[in-house]
Amino acid sequence: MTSASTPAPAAGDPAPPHPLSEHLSRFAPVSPYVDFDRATWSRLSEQTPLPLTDADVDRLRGLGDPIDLAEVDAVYRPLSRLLNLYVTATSGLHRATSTFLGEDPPRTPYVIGVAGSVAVGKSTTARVLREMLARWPETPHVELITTDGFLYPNAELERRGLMSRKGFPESYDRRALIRFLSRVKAGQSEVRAPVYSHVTYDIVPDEHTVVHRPDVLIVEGLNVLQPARYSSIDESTVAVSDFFDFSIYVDARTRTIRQWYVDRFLKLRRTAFSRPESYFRRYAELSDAQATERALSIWESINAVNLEQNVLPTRGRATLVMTKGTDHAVQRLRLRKL
Ligand SMILES: Nc1ncnc2c1ncn2[C@@H]1O[C@H](COP(=O)(O)OP(=O)(O)O)[C@@H](O)[C@H]1O
Ligand SMILES: CC(C)(COP(=O)(O)O)[C@@H](O)C(=O)NCCC(=O)O
Repeated sequence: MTSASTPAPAAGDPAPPHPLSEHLSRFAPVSPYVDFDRATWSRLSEQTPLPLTDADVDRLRGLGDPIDLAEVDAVYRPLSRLLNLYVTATSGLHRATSTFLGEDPPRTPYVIGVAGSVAVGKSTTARVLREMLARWPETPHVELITTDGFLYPNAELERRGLMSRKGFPESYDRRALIRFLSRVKAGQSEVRAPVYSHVTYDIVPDEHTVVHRPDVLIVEGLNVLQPARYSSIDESTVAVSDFFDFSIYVDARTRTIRQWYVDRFLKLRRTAFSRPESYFRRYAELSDAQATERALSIWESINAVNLEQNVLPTRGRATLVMTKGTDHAVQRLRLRKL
C-alpha cells in the first residue's frame, strides 16, 4: 500500500533502500576481489598482441586439458598484460628502495605462485604463462619449477608414515623449498631444486633443475599458498607465499576435478603406467571399470581430503582466482584489488 505522502514509484525508478540496508552494510564483509566474467575479462587487453600460435599451444597443453588458442586469447592475453604491468611497477619499487639505501643489488626475480587441486590443470596454466611472459621484452628469461621436487623421497615418507599423504603439507621439505626461494629472490646465479618423477612416483636421485637468475620464476604446486606453520623446533615461520609477488589459484568444482582426475587416470594407463619403470605398472592392465574404481578410491582417500582440508582453504589468499567450467574453459576471474 502507498501512503498519500509517498508517491508510487514510477517504472524505471531505483528500488527504495531496504529499511535495514544501512545497518546491514556496516557488517557485510567487503570483498577484496573484483569479479569478471570471461567476456568482460577478455576485453581488458584488446591492444595487446597474442604472441603464441596453435603449434605453441599444442606443445604446452597438459594431459586431458583441451586448452586452445581461443582460450589463450581470452584468458591469458589479458593476464600476461596485467603481469607485465605489475612486473614493471614492482621493479620500479625495488629501484626506489635501492636508491634510498644507496645500494646496487642484483635484479630481484618476480615470483608467481600457481596453486590448486591435483588434476585441475595448474601445469598447463603455468606453462602457458611462462611462454607468454617470456615474449615481453622486460621478462625474456622465465623459469618454472613445480613443488613436487620438494616432496620427501618415498623412503623418508615411509619412515614418517606419510606414504598415503603425498601432497599434504607435511609431505614436503618446506625448509628446503624456502631455502631455494630465498636464494632465487636474493639473486644467486645458480640455485638447484630436486626433481620428482610421476612415473617412478619418487624423487629422482642425483637429479636437479637449476634456476639461473630468472626475470620471472613461476612456482607451481598444490600447497604454495599455505600459511606459515609455527613450530617450536622450526623457528622459521616464513611461508612459501611470502616470496610471491603474485599468485593464481586455479579453481573448479570438486566434482568436476574428480572427473578430470579419473579421465586422466584412464588415459595414463596407455602411456605413463605402461612404462616398465612405472610405479603404477600394475594399473596398466586394468579394465575401464577397474581403473575408474581405483582412481576414485585414490581421489577420495588422498586428493579430495587434501583439497578440502589444505588446498581450498588457501584460495582466498590468491591474487587471482581463475574458475573453470566442466569443459576446462575459464568462466570467471576474481582479481584482488585490496
Ligand atoms: N601418475 C602420473 N604419471 C604421469 N604423469 C602424471 C601422473 N599424475 C600426474 N601427471 C602429470 O603431472 C602433472 C602435474 O599434475 P597435477 O599435480 O595433478 O597438477 P595439474 O593437473 O593441476 O597440472 C600433469 O602434467 C599431469 O599430467
Ligand atoms: C605429486 C603431487 C603430490 C603434486 O605435487 P605438487 O607439484 O603440486 O607439489 C600429486 O600429483 C600426487 O602425485 N599425489 C599423490 C596422489 C595421487 O597419485 O593422485
